[in-house]
Amino acid sequence: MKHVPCALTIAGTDPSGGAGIQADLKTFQELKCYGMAVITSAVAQNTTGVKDVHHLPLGFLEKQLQSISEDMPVHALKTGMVAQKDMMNVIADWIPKIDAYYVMDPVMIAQSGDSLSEEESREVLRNQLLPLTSLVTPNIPEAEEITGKRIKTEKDMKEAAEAIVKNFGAGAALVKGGHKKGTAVDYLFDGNEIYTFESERIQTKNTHGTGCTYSAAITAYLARGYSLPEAVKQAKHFVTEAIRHSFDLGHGSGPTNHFAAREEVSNKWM
Ligand SMILES: Nc1ncnc2c1ncn2[C@@H]1O[C@H](COP(=O)(O)OP(=O)(O)O)[C@@H](O)[C@H]1O
Ligand SMILES: Cc1ncc(COP(=O)(O)OP(=O)(O)O)c(N)n1
Repeated sequence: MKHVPCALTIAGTDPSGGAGIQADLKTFQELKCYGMAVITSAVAQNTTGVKDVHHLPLGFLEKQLQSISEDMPVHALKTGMVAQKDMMNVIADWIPKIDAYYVMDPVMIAQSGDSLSEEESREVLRNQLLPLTSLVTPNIPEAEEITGKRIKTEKDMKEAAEAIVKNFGAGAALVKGGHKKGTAVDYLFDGNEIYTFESERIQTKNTHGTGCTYSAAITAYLARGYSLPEAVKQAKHFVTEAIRHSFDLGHGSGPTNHFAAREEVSNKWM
């Protein structure tokens, strides 16, 4: 039987479909992975922001994780919104039980400005989860929070990527430049060298869920056996096309288009 790459996301929900678990599963499906999802928090949100959050009980998080590891193969997994330190501890205990690439999107604050993680969880993220990662994908504010240093220049971004690997034990770090002016440039440090991934900046307000989509795409490519730099390169293309063909839906920052990279659909629909 043909081997199917299996990708898992551990994250919160977005009923409006642009971010969180929903964005991750759409991305896994687009990139020909069998997608699985463990929910940390149910989030009432849409393109305008977060309305309410309901954290699932810890014991239930454990049962979901166990349901995966006792039955299903996982070739690569990602974590997104993990709001509480106790949830992080549960996940940190579980990850070493499986043999899979681990991509962490260190979700802290949504684009709307709403907080998606508790302040006290940040230390557990740094000390318990980061050392387990194959890759962490902070945006600039998240990289500042992890390193405790302000990031103003592209040199600062590269230094932050190096520091996150050398000082905090991440397997690799991709510092994303979505929040800066100029081209959309991201820097990857894999422990040996810095790689640059750059695209033009697309003029749109519809970028809800870009970070989720990008990290899910990297996870999918890792599950498929791509090397880390190649997985990031392909995922960067995927997210750039998703932003270029994003949807003007909702009253806030609209969602990206998870099927934009499909050549035939881009031609037919856009
Ligand atoms: N307007 C844009 N045009 C092109 N690429 C963008 C744009 N905004 C963000 N990106 C890219 O999308 C990806 C997600 O980045 P970012 O927005 O920083 O993440 P997050 O959603 O976690 O804040 C990165 O590759 C970034 O460079
Ligand atoms: C449940 C959930 N997880 C993560 C986010 C943040 O998503 P992100 O891709 O960083 O995009 P923005 O929301 O910042 O546009 C979220 N909103 N919800």
